[in-house]
Amino acid sequence: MAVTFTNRAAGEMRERIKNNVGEKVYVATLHSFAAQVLRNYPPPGFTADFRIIDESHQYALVNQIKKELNQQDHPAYIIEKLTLACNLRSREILEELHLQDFYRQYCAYKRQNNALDYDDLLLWCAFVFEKYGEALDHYRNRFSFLLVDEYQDINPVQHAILKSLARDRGNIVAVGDFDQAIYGFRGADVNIMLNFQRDFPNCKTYFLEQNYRSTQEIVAAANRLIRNNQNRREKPLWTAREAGNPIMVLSFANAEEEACQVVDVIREGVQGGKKYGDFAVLYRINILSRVYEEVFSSLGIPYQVFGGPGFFQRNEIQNILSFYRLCQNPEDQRALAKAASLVAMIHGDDPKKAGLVMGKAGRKPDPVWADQSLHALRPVLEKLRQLNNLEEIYDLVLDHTGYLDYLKQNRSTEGLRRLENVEELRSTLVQFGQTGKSLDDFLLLVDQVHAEKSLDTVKLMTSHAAKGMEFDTVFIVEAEEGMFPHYNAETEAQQEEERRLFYVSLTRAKNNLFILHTRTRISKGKTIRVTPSPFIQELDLSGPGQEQKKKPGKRLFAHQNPFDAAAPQLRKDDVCAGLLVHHAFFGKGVITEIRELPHYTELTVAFRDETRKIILEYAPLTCYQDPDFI
Ligand SMILES: Nc1ncnc2c1ncn2[C@@H]1O[C@H](COP(=O)(O)OP(=O)(O)OP(=O)(O)O)[C@@H](O)[C@H]1O
Repeated sequence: MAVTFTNRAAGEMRERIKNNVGEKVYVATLHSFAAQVLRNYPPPGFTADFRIIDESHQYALVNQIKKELNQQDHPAYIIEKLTLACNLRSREILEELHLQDFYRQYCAYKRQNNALDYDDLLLWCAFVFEKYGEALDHYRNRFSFLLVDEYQDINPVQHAILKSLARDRGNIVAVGDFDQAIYGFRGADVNIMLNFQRDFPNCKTYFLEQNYRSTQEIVAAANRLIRNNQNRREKPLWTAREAGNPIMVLSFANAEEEACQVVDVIREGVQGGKKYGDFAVLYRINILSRVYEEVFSSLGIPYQVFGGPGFFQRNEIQNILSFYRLCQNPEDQRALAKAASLVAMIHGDDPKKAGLVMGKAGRKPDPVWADQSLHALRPVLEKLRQLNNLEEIYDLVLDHTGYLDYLKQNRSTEGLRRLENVEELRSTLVQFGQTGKSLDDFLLLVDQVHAEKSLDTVKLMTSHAAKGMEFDTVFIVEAEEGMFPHYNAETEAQQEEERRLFYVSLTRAKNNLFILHTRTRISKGKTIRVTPSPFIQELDLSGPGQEQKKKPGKRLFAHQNPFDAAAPQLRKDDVCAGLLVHHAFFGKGVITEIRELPHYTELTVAFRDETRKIILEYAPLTCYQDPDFI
């Protein structure tokens, strides 16, 4: 039996095994295997025809019990903690969080209804193997050998199942990389892999130290970084590949400037024959996709946000934007449905019902309901229409609806992500407001920022989502203290997990690696100064063998950024044909043409070496005063 943890991985493994050794291998996710075991050997109190509760059913059920027990926590948070307790097989977690009564009631419901959730499948499978000798013998006889992939990310309950199956005979092959264990926050334990020898004393360990993917520069830097972790075994990677391009670490005044440089590198690469799909932008947290989406969209770089919707498509953002749309057009029925659903949800009504009545799924809105909703929202809409300032609209909407407080109640990982997105929206509005743009301009921008359907796209994704992938060129962006490592990583173990995540990010690059960081960030509407990630220091790029980094190689790889954060950014009213300017990457130039596009100002600038089209709003452009220039 070959075991993986996702359906995608199971599918890939099935295909490879079929091509190499024929079809007589059972490939499954551990969940599907556990379900099969429990159909044959149902746990106490359940029959073989148990129902499996899916995520939405589980949410509804937890919500119902929460109300019955007057529990304050958000259902998503409760579910996350129940899962963690199951993964770790830890009752203490439930006690610490005062969830033991909740759990008891939840289990009673499941038993009465002969239903198991996904966590139960693993928990009960481990139980059955530990208590029912007959069941364990059956599966031990059925599968002579076990192969487990991504072993670094298994948790205690998965470990218990695999250990039961393989114990005594030790017929298990575990494949993994302890330096790439990145799911500790949800109960995975890197020590399970590190202690493999203790579980299976006769095992042999093979270190696959040759890296076939990356250049020497990248492999060496990754080795230097990961050596700073204590909880690991020494495993220096090497590669027979060429030295390769130096790793570039670049500093920028702000995220827009950083994104513009990324665009330049991509454009130059594509002109030189690379595909857009050869490039990936990796970031630590989801909100960082926003600037890249805006800049890529406006500058015509086809991209795809991998592993989730783009920033402006995220539900929590759409919820707030619906009020902006209603300010623009009070008759916008879709926006009204969205705004009304949001208010219903915050007040504990069923938002789905509200959405349906309002005409989702192609139905026409119910006129009575539409009237009632409009009536309820009218006071706030009227106030909103008197406001011109984008931030004030945001503040009023959040104040009036109580959305921020509502989001803060959900302390699950997903809840925190939503909150971060909503706060990032405020930063976006502050920035946008500074350019003197109107509400209409803002909504046009929002509608224009969308991923292309094109097949060849630059991939934008979190470092977690990049696990297992590889790209010709990788940009690790916004690599700053507090961002990477994440500010929530407090303990030594969490810091080490952050370092492993940075290691995963570095080792996605085959040929070119850019690590970019900014000197300022807008946080909660305020510009704050930030410092580079300490992991950059740990790469020790100034050490021996790194001198070539300073020598200009290919043009774009050689540019260091001289942009001074203190120099004022040029605005539309400041520019005129003939003005001398300074661009962070192209240096000195003179504006030869100005074109007003619907949402941007396009400048044609003659630099010393070439003439370029520049988008004023995004370009790191300042006024240049050197009289010797021409
Ligand atoms: N023996 C080999 N000879 C040549 N190329 C190889 C060999 N093994 C792997 N590669 C190539 O090296 C790259 C990485 O391989 P693979 O994805 O299997 O590694 P991995 O251990 O899963 O990496 P990671 O866990 O870091 O994602 C791929 O491009 C693959 O084609």
